[in-house]
Amino acid sequence: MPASTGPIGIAGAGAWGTALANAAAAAGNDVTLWMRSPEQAAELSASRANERFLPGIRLHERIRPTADLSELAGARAVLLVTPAQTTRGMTAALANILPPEAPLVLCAKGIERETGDFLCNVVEQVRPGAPVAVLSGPSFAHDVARGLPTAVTIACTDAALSEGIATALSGPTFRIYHRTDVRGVEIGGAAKNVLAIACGAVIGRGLGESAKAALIARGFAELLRFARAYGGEAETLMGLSGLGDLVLTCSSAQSRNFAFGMRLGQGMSAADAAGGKLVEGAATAKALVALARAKAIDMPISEAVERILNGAWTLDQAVDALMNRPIKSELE
Ligand SMILES: NC(=O)C1=CN([C@@H]2O[C@H](COP(=O)(O)OP(=O)(O)OC[C@H]3O[C@@H](n4cnc5c(N)ncnc54)[C@H](O)[C@@H]3O)[C@@H](O)[C@H]2O)C=CC1
Ligand SMILES: O=C(CO)COP(=O)(O)O
Repeated sequence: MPASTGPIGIAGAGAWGTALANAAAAAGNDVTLWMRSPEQAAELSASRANERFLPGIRLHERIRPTADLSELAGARAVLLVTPAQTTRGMTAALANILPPEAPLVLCAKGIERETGDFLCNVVEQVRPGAPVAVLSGPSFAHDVARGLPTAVTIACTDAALSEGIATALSGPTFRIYHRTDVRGVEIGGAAKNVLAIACGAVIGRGLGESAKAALIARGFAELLRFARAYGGEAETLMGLSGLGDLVLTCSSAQSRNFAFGMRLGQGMSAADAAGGKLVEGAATAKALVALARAKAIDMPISEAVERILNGAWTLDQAVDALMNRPIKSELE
């Protein structure tokens, strides 16, 4: 990370952006927190709370909210924490104000729906040659913001940069490991959301904890196949940003993806099940499945989620299809 004394910039003051702002401030950094709404920035400055996206959490005193994106220009690094599908537009806006050497840290979890591009590739297209890292792992915003301990992974092809950012943002309750396998880390974050929808649906439909555990294990198998085919390292998928986040998100209704799946399982329509919340797995499922098909990677659980979401299958049809596949080796 550049040795500049500038603040950490955070673009996006939803649940995760606000939690990361608190974590970065608790680690000893000044933080400039950007949000698109001037009203929200004024409200956050006055009340020091983000009641809409992260209720009950007090904003650290070292955080400065703003609605002026150009105020991120002097940041040592900018964490992009808006929904995955906004990555291209947000990166273009940031490219206009950031110097080319300023690192962008992608914190969203997803694949671009329209193009099927991984988010790092989107950034590379918009800001060619500029440093880009991915931060991902088991981390509910509320847990991190409340100072409950967890560990996540940051990946950048520049090992010194990922280590520098990991060191700068780690604190007593937020521990960041570093790696160079950017693709592996971003695949883990994007795909686990789709699998979490399946796990939620299983619980919502009353199919039991055994079914959920089987689904996590077979989901992990397809995640590994996908990652290997797209250049991710298996060790990364076995770590925090793969298995760690998969287990978290597939086990708790605190996850919006899992909660969405649960409501589908209870019979709600996809349109109603989101309940106005961001459900990244629903936005990514189609692109994930298209990428899998393009390389003939078998991803039956992700396929089933995509078919349920596009209305081709009911949940019961999906369960039937998954349970009646030909018997085969567990390693295939
Ligand atoms: N909430 C969590 O526990 C975690 C979330 N993430 C990831 O972080 C990303 C953001 O999630 P959350 O902060 O939880 O979502 P959120 O729904 O709480 O907040 C999203 C933020 O992005 C802003 N936004 C929405 N559309 C925008 C646009 N077109 N341009 C600019 N800003 C826009 C919203 O105003 C809001 O401030 C997602 O990809 C999610 O998967 C990652 C780890 C943990
Ligand atoms: O990514 C997350 C935890 O690591 C948050 O998951 P949800 O987006 O499903 O709430």
